Amino acid sequence: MATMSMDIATTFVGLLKRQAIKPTRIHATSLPFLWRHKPRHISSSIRPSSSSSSSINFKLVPNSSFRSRRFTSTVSAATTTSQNEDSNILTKIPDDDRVPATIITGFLGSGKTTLLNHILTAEHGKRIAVIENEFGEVDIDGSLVAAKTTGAEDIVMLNNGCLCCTVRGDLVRMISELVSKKKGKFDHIVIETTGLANPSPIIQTFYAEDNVFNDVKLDGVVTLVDAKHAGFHLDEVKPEGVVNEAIEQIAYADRIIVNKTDLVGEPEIASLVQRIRGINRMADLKQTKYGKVDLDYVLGIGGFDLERIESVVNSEGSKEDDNHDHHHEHDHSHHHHEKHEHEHHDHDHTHDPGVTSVSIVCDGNLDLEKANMWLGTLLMERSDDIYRMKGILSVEGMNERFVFQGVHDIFQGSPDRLWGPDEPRKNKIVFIGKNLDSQTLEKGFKSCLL
Ligand SMILES: Nc1nc2c(ncn2[C@@H]2O[C@H](COP(=O)(O)OP(=O)(O)OP(=O)(O)O)[C@@H](O)[C@H]2O)c(=O)[nH]1
Repeated sequence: MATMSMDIATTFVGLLKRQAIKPTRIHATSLPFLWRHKPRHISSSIRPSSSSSSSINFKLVPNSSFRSRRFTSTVSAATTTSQNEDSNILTKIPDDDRVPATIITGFLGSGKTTLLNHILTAEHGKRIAVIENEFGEVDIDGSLVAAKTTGAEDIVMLNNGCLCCTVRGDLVRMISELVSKKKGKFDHIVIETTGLANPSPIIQTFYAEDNVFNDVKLDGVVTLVDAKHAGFHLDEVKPEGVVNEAIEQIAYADRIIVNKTDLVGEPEIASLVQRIRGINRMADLKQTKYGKVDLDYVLGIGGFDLERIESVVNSEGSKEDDNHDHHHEHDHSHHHHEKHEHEHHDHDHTHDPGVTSVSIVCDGNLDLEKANMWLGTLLMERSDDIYRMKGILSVEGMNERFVFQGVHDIFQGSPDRLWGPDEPRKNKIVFIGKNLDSQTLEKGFKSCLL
């Protein structure tokens, strides 16, 4: 354990000193090399094939394609000691010219194709390539989309399986082909999953595959929720080890669209929204009919961008507004998770065992090594259960905020802007995952504070 801890601590410290942490996968099968800096020339060669995601052990992306924030002027205590070449490359955020890709998911019949048609027929000036995943040989949705389409540059169908399992390799191939043959001819890729897809492996494809990662950046996950039928699917109890796709689709979302609100009354919608919030408090949520949302709600989300972490973790707290029942509970603004716990006791524990959001907000500076060890160990032990996380940390000795985001064992973090002179140095972390115990998480986190 001592050796393991040292590994985590040294490597995280090392990377903090380098001012940038590459998207990294945690070593899944042996003791952790979390955030360990690998020599660049081998970083991209440690690579699983698309069809063997379960054997992925470690992943570093080639340095050339890493986008992170770096700074020009003030170098923090943590960075001044850095001896490597990155310490003085302090410039603006490099332009990210990769094509953004949006995943549209949602349970069967929730309105994915309807939203897609709305996107394709609306005026937005974007040229969109569509990847449509249908079960079975006949691409019904494809013809529906194609018939109405004016805005799509290209529609490709994946008909012989589900994106999240059997045709994941096809997705990689398709994206690579789109990019290699038609680069410059489209501005955005929209991927519509089947209604039974688990978004996780699709999200991971964007990080695990160099072919994809180098040219395409995951912009966000948009989840449609059928206002009338979602409750039923969320309630469905699956056999041990089988995921409830309806819950997973909500859990991974950056944007949630509660659709078909014309079919139910206000109370049903309110209770569904409350239910959704119990699963995912990070995502924005809108109610619609026939998927009619502003396009900037679904395109250009930046759901995985470190630069946008702040808006998510900040608005996470204000989403209490969605849920009037909880205003009276207490005003522990520093302990949002406690509030969530109350909510979860009310409903999640009966209906959605496991998948919940937990947020921790607290003042104070973190001891870097302790924080590193805590987060590293947590991810190593629980990465299967931690679906998504985002956070802003205040690290002792660092003048910048440290921002990070993660999806399971993919972790990406970097120092961000400087803390303002009068700005309280507040730590904020949001987790979405399975069987998260907010008290344990909070206790662990707080033990890292100085
Ligand atoms: N009443 C009502 N019907 C809707 C709404 N949105 C979509 N529909 C209808 O619901 C049906 C299913 O919509 P789709 O967009 O095909 O749903 P989907 O999620 O793509 O369906 P699958 O691909 O089968 O998973 C269609 O007949 C739509 O016209 C809505 O807001 N209200």
